[in-house]
Amino acid sequence: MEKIIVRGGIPLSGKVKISGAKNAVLPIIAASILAKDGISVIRDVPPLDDVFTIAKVLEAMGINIRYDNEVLKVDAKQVKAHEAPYELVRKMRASFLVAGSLLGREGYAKISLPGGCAIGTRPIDQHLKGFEAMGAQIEFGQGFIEARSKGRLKGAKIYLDVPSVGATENIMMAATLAHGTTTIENAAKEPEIVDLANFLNGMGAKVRGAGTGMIRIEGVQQLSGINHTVIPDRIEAGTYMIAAAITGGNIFIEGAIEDHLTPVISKLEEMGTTILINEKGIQVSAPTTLKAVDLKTLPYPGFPTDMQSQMMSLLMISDGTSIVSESLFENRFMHVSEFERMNAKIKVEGQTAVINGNTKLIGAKVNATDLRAGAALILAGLAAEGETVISDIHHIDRGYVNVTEKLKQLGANIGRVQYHENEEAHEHNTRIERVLPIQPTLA
Ligand SMILES: CC(=O)N[C@H]1[C@@H](OP(=O)(O)OP(=O)(O)OC[C@H]2O[C@@H](n3ccc(=O)[nH]c3=O)[C@H](O)[C@@H]2O)O[C@H](CO)[C@@H](O)[C@@H]1O
Ligand SMILES: C=C(OP(=O)(O)O)C(=O)O
Repeated sequence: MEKIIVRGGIPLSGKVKISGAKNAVLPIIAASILAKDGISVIRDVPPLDDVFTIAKVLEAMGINIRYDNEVLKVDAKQVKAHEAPYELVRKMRASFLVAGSLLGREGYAKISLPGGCAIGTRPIDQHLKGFEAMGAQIEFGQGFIEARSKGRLKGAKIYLDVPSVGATENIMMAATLAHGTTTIENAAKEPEIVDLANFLNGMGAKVRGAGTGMIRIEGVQQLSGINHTVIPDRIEAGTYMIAAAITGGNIFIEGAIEDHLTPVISKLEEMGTTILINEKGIQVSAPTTLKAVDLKTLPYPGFPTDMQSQMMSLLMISDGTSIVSESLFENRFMHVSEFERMNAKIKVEGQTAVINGNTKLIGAKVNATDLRAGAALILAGLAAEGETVISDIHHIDRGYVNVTEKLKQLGANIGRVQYHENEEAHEHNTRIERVLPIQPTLA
């Protein structure tokens, strides 16, 4: 079992390069299924566990995939199976994103139900409502759904009850090959939606309005594979911005896009960090003491829920009391009890956490309960006195490319070690010196 060990107290400095966005590349890979001719060549594809999982979903459908040096080639001329199996969907909810492309192209998709996950129940009713509005029949089996349409889907007017990122993406993909025009009202506006629309339009689709609350998709007859470069990961960028702030450091975050990070930049500036922006990225430097601020997570362009836990790690050491409200997911405060092991003083009531600042964080053994909670524990460990040992780091590997390597390059004392059950002595001998190789890539 691998763990991450951090010894805190070092101000980080230098340059870090941001990888392609996980949440953009997953729907784009799903969209590549729509190309009946040509090959999709997708660049800046991060070597993440989630990317390997969705690649396996496509392979299970008989689609040809090649991955090398962050370039993914997808040849979807033939789709031999129409199913996303449970073993893969349970690993990653975003596997459900293949439903829209499969249904749009083949008129049939059988997908295991993604179920809830650590951060909440995460229903898919809005995805299904969209498919049904376009004429699909939905049937629930034991642990899966089947969606089928007689002939092409039909364009429809769809109002989303919540601006769901996944539902917007799934409906957009399904609608590209529908007969007639589809409108999505109260659509999600995230930069990843815009990247997906750019990919689809490159393939020959007619998607207008992505990035606004009203998206219009005029169905076309056929889509083809194209070359596309994925946008940089705004959540990875935001996480390194906080790494600079929490260590009183100075980091240049190469590839970070200002427009995608407005709420994070604004909060960090309010707290007292200095942020300089140029066309290559964002420089963050921080004094030793920062001011406490309040925040509430909201759909884009509001403060991202995927940055809530990392921000909380910073608020714990800031001067004053902060209030954090989580409005998207009902169970996204699991990091709080892990932070408490590190001496944090946080009170949670419902969807609100009150954080006592000025905490002297102390290293402890903690557990990464989900992806961003894991990132937040690394950040807290960077600021803590002594050693923090983080387990269940497979969650972190879903979303951060070479996180220990990137932080080491910035001066952090961090590494991955192999632990064995009941081997405390081994823990003390191995520590940070034994850094393991990164996840192997698909050939
Ligand atoms: C792979 C990916 O891109 N994941 C991101 C995506 O997840 P995901 O696409 O799953 O998140 P959604 O935007 O769909 O969820 C937002 C809210 O809508 C609700 N909802 C969603 C769908 C539905 O059919 N019915 C419904 O009620 C959810 O329970 C949640 O409260 O957006 C989230 C919100 O920014 C991020 O935290 C995730 O990192
Ligand atoms: C919640 C996240 O991802 P997913 O939707 O894939 O679970 C995330 O990226 O923080």
